[in-house]
Amino acid sequence: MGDQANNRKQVVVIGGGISGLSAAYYVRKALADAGTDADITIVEKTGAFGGKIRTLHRDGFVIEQGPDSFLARKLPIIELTRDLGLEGELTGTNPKANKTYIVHKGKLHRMPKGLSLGVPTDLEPFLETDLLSLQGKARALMDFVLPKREETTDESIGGFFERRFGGELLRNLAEPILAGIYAGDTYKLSLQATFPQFQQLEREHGSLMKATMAAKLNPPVPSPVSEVIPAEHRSSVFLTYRKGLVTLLDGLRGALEGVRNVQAAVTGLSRQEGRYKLTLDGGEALDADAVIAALPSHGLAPLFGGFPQSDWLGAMDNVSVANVILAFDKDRLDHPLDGSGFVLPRTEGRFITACTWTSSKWLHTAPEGKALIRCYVGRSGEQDWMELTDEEIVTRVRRDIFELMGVKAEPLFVEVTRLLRSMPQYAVGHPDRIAGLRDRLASDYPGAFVTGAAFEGVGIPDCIRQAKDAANAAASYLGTDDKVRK
Ligand SMILES: Cc1cc2nc3c(=O)[nH]c(=O)nc-3n(C[C@H](O)[C@H](O)[C@H](O)COP(=O)(O)OP(=O)(O)OC[C@H]3O[C@@H](n4cnc5c(N)ncnc54)[C@H](O)[C@@H]3O)c2cc1C
Ligand SMILES: CC1=C(CCC(=O)O)c2cc3nc(cc4[nH]c(cc5[nH]c(cc1n2)c(C)c5CCC(=O)O)c(CCC(=O)O)c4C)C(CCC(=O)O)=C3C
Repeated sequence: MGDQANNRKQVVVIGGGISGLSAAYYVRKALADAGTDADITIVEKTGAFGGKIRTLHRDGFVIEQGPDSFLARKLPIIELTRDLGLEGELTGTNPKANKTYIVHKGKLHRMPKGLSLGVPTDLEPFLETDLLSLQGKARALMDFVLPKREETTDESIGGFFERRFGGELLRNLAEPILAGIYAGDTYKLSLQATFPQFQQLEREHGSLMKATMAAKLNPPVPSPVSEVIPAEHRSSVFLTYRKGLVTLLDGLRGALEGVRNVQAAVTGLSRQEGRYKLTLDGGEALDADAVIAALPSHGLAPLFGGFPQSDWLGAMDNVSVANVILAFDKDRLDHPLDGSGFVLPRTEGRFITACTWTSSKWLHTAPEGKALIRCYVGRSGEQDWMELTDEEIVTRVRRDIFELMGVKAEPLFVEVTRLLRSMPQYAVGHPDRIAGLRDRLASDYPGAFVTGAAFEGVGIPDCIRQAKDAANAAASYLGTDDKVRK
């Protein structure tokens, strides 16, 4: 290590999560396309690649200990899947498990048809739902007539929903769905950074309900790339791989043969004579001509500290969550699992925040006769769970699924996974802070690029898209450097 005596350019990718692996994959591709000779190194602090993505194969079950799937309409992951020759592995959700529930006053209620990320797009089922009071519904319908907000600045998701639909719809319907994605506090989360389409729709049409109802009359033309997806899964909103998300990691690792791996934590980054010096926790150092840092905000903060435009990295909240998997014999389970699961409003005061009926939603995840349930624990403002032992966590999870679903059967096994500081919170003003940081990096850290879930999208497809952008920027930086040897 540290022995980089040859004159080839050095690219170092910091972090071996999906962002870092994708960055390494695409920088290699871009350099090859440009005919630029360079060595690529990935520095990952743990012994394993994949970061938050972790699949466990146990007793015939396919268990996701982190993310479990991705949005099919987001093309960067579909393109990567095709590039890696993995499209045959794609699988969609069980079309029969299309029912979703929301807990209200301690009971599961069907989510009204046509609810799109909390916005009602179908009037009849919305008017019939028990999830809102008459007053709450009347207030939500004000969206039809309320004028649009004049300012074009950022605002919170909660503020936006409360303004257009009222607090009851926000609390009972929108918050539990939206927070499922971010484990966040809707009054802190940035609308522009999370659901910019809502701000766009309001600006163009005023009423969101009017706009979404009109949009249903003109559905978008399906993208041609979707033909990559096996025909029987093309209508699935979410996709994964038959053997789990590990398939994508293995595919990337296979394609990255020849890329050097260093197991270490990068503890410092400095610029010296037009190159970078990375210090590692073992005391060694690495030199680099270009650096792509694909780390959570708290990993980036010590590397890019010391100027006001990067202060937010250290201050950014990353919420801790736990994932609790319970496996059962189906015939001992006192519930039909007739849907994909349920979400819980904060006002219900439960320990779990959501529950997925994994083996109903994803048929590949459990062997014949077995069932898999996944419970989500922790969100912004609900971090006390971290003090509990695994045993205490399981006890509380089981109390919730008993009281809400009547499940009292003894699980075959449970798996508790703690994902500490794993859910980045995009606070109001996030897009401006990113722009400020990128400007400063471009002037003071040429050749260094930051990417990952801390920036423009937490979903796996967005991580891949951002990593590809960073990789192309790094390759073109090296390509325009006249010292590069061809
Ligand atoms: C519980 C949960 C469920 C989710 N569900 C979904 C889902 O269903 N669908 C979806 O699309 N997205 C989901 N997400 C989001 C998605 O999983 C993440 O946003 C994404 O995996 C982040 O990838 P990353 O590579 O940017 O970061 P990470 O996965 O955090 O990778 C960063 C890597 O950097 C390493 N590292 C950190 N510091 C250093 C250092 N100083 N030096 C060297 N290495 C370092 C870490 O060990 C890690 O391997 C979920 C997230 C969580 C937490
Ligand atoms: C953990 C979790 C739960 C709780 C556990 C569980 O329930 O399993 C949950 C619940 C729900 N999520 C729901 C709906 C949606 N979730 C979306 C997008 C996403 N959710 C995610 C995570 C979760 N979501 C993620 C990581 C994304 C992709 C982010 C990205 O990549 O950016 C999108 C956007 C689609 C688009 O943008 O096209 C929609 C419409 C509904 C309502 C269903 C109905 O309508 O019947 C419910 C109950």
